[in-house]
Order: sequence, then structure tokens, then C-alpha cells
Amino acid sequence: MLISRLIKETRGLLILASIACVIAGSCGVLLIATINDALAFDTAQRAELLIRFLVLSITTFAMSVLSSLLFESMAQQGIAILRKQLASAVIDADYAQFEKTGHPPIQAALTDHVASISGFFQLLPQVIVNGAIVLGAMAYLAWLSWQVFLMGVLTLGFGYMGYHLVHLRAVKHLNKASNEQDRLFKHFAGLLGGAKELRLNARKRAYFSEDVLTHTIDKVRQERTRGMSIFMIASNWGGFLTHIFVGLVVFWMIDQSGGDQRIGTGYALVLVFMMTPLEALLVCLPEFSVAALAAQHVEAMLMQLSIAPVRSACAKPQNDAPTPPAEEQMPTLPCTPLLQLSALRFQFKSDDGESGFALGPINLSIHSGEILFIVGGNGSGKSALAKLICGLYIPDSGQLIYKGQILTADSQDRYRQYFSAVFSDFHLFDELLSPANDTLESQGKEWLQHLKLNHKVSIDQGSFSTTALSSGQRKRLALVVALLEQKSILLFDEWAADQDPEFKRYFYLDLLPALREQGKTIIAITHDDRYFSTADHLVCMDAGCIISDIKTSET
Ligand SMILES: Nc1ncnc2c1ncn2[C@@H]1O[C@H](COP(=O)(O)OP(=O)(O)OP(=O)(O)O)[C@@H](O)[C@H]1O
Repeated sequence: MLISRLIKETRGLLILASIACVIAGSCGVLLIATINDALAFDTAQRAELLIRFLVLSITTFAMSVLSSLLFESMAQQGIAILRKQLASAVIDADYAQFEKTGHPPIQAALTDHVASISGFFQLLPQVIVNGAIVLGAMAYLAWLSWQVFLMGVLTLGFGYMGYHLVHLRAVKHLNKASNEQDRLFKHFAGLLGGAKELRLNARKRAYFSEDVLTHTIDKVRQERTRGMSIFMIASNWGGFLTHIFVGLVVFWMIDQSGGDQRIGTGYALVLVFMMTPLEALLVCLPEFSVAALAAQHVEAMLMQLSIAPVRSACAKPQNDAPTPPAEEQMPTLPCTPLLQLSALRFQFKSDDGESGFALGPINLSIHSGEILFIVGGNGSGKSALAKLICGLYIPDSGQLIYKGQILTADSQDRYRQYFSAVFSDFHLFDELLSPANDTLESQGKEWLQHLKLNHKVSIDQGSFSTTALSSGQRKRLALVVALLEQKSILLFDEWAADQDPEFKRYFYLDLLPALREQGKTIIAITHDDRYFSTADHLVCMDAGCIISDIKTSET
């Protein structure tokens, strides 16, 4: 389905390339027929055929070149479309579903499966060119003798049946290889991410290398080899039948043709001419099956990514949902909270049906311009709550209300645009990902100075000179990026955890109050009890629930 969709999207080029290819194939066959005629004719008649021979040669050459160019451009277009579709599916996926799918299948799809599917596009020209040649040759054979044509069709049909019988068995092994490959990508992530740990512990390293990584690599190799071997046997079986067909024609049918030299040489020439394309066609079949399997895996991954979460029962789509950061469009009454979480519930789902960690019911009001600290023990649900608040997780039930408007699934993405965040597992892009903007760059330089990064990093043409920094410095650079986004709500997940005392002090005592002065709303997850007094509002979590909610500014 995925492959046919891609073919559909590149059908303009495919049709042109196929026409060029069929013309080239037909001219090739006519060329053989001309040579055959020329061999049977006398010198005077042969001279008459010269023009036809030259026209056909030049046309075959020109059409072959044209079809190759068009096919190559179609292959590249198909691969580019697939990559773009995959990337946008990953970007658009519901975040909880993205987390649940995990990185390995997505990485496998973006790299390995795309390569296999691109193999299909690379082979498509060969299949069409060789298919056209074989069909043309068969048509010529049918014209020469319908008995030979019938025998050819029977041989190919027989070959296909043999191929099909083993096809399913091969597919089973290739499927297993693909599943093992997803596991392999997970191990590759360990190989890169665990580089330090593996170097510090020889026993662990040996176990990981021999029992985990090597085992999976070998499993992929074994299953792939088995699957492809079965395919190769099937292909060679097809080739063997072709030889039988040639043998039958050469050693039996020619004698049956009543000694007509034109038919005899015609059989011989056409069979020699079509042997290579026919065998090439049979060799392409295994690669096609690998591509089809890869497409199935990509589709399964896309399906998992696109599974829509169960939406909050109360959050029916509304026409007056909040729009992106045009604050003036939505005046807030002084007593209306900026954000209200009402009986909000969220639970992590697992594939095996077991219920994961449950958050809620959460009731919480967050006012504009306040500093809210979310505190609590490890695993109490602080980060999960933060992701619910900023709209990354969609609640299973309850209501999220922004400036008095109930959020709906449709307005979720617009709502997320009010937030800038530095998560504990933040990603630092080495570009600002914004069109070149002098004001932004000069603000960036100021923030780099405030956060004492100016001697380490500079911003030029929207790019950072480096992101190879210490973990504390990287977090400060992530803070610069968040501040430059100029959003009204800022979310920090244990931002100060790896800062030195000077920057901790700066963050809690200078930066947060200054941002509040600018009217920003701050939501910070923290374990730094020394600085709890900075908060206007302190919420304590335990086992997915809020166990205390204190407005410190009122006490
Ligand atoms: N992607 C996920 N899939 C399934 N369960 C998850 C996922 N992320 C977190 N959890 C579970 O949710 C619970 C709460 O996790 P969360 O990250 O919100 O805790 P936390 O309070 O932020 O902890 P910490 O202080 O250690 O950062 C944990 O028990 C964790 O196992």
C-alpha cells in the first residue's frame, strides 16, 4: 500500500519513463528482427535494411538513455517523498504515542527500511525495461510460432508457481530479521549512549558485546541469510526452467519448424537476446519482497504513531478554542486563572494491556505572572504533570482550561505554542531554527553574557558556534534558547539540578523574579528546597496526585 501510494505520487515520471522504456524495448526487438531478416536476405536486400537498422539503433539508444534518466529521477523523488512523509508523521505524532513507540522502530524506519524501499525504486527500471524486452521477445516468438509462445508462457507460469511456493517461507524469515533489527537499533542506542559505562566496566562490556549485540547481529544475519537463500533458490529455479525452455526450443522446436532457416535463427537470436533480461527479472523478485516487507514495517510504525489517544470526554471540539500567542485576543478577568486543571486524569498505556502509572485526578489553578514550583519525590509524577500542563500529553478525562476556554484535541497544538520549556532530557539544536533576525541574535548575545556563556559560544547567522559544552553549560544554553522564544509561559524541569551554586542562586533569586516582572508565568519542577521561598505557589506531588497546594504569596 505504501509502495503503491509512492508510485501513485510519482506516476507522471513513471508513465513517461515507461513509455520511453517500452519504445526502447520494442525497438530492441525490432532490431533483432531486422538482423534476423538481414541474415536471411541477399546483399541487395540487406542494403535496404540498413536505414531501418540505423533508425532503430539510434532510437533504442536515445529511449534507453531517456528512460534511465526519468527512472532515476522518479526513484529519487519517491525516496524523498517517503522520507518527508516519515519525518512529518514523526513530528505530528501524539507525544505520548511517540514515547510509547520508542526510538528504535522509528530509527529503523528512517534508515534501514527506507533503504530497502529505495531498493525497490532502483530496481523498478530494470523490471520495466527487462519486462518490456521479455514481453516484446515473447510477442516476436508468438508471431514466429504460437507453439513456442505457448511453451514460453507455460515455462514462466511454472517458474512463478515454484517461486510462490517458497515465497511465504522466505517472507517469514525476513519478517523475523526485521523484528530483530528493531532490537538491534535499540542496542546501537546503548552502544552510543552507554559509551562511558561500557568503558568503565569490562565485564559489562564483554557481556553487552558478546551476548547482547553480537547475538542480535547474528540473529539478523541468520534470518536474513535464510530468507534470502530461499528466495535465491526460487530465482535460480526460475532460471533453470528458462534453460529447459531454451533447450526445448533449440533441440526440439527448431526441427519441428520444417527447416525454415528464418524461424530457426529467429528462435536462437530471440532466446539469446531475452535470456539475460529474464534472469535479471527473476533476480529482482527477492529484492521486491524485501522492499514490500520493509514497507509493511514502516506502515505498522506509522499506524502506531498515528493512533489517536482517547480524548477527554468533556473536551468536545469547540469553535472558540484558543488561538496561538495573540494574547490580546483573549483578555483575562483579574480573578480568572490563566490555567485551570479540573479533575484531569492521565495514565501511561502499555502494549501488553497492563495499566501504567496513573496521574490524577488533578485540580489546580495557575495564575498569570505567578511562579509555581512543583515538588515531590522521584517518580511522583511531576514531569508527567508538566507534560499534561503544556499539552504534550492529552488527558484521558477532565478539563484543561486556558483563560476560561476549555481545551479540545483540535486546539491542543495551538495551545502548546504558549509554552517554552527546558525539560530534564532537553535537546539542544545547534541552530535557533528561526529565519535570520538581527534583533534575535543581539538578544541572544545578551543572554549568553548574562549566563556567562559568551566566552564559550557565539551566535552567527542563527547558529551556535558550538554545543560541545559541559552539562551545566548546555543547560544554560537551552535556557537561552527558551528565553529567546518570547513565550508567555516558561516551564523548567529541574533546570538548576546541575548548576553550580552561583547559577542556582542566579536562577532562583534573579532570573525567575525578573521574568515574573515581565509578566511571564513560570512553572518549575524542583528539588531545591533552599529556594522554595521564591515561589508564589507550591504544589507537592505524591503517587500521581497533588497532596498539598499552597499559595505562598498569600501566607
Ligand atoms: N513514557 C513513559 N511511559 C510509561 N511510564 C512512564 C513514562 N514516563 C514516566 N513514566 C512513569 O511515570 C511515573 C512518574 O514519572 P515522572 O517522570 O513524572 O516522575 P517525576 O516525579 O518527574 O520523577 P523525578 O523526580 O525522578 O524526575 C514513573 O513511575 C514512571 O515510571
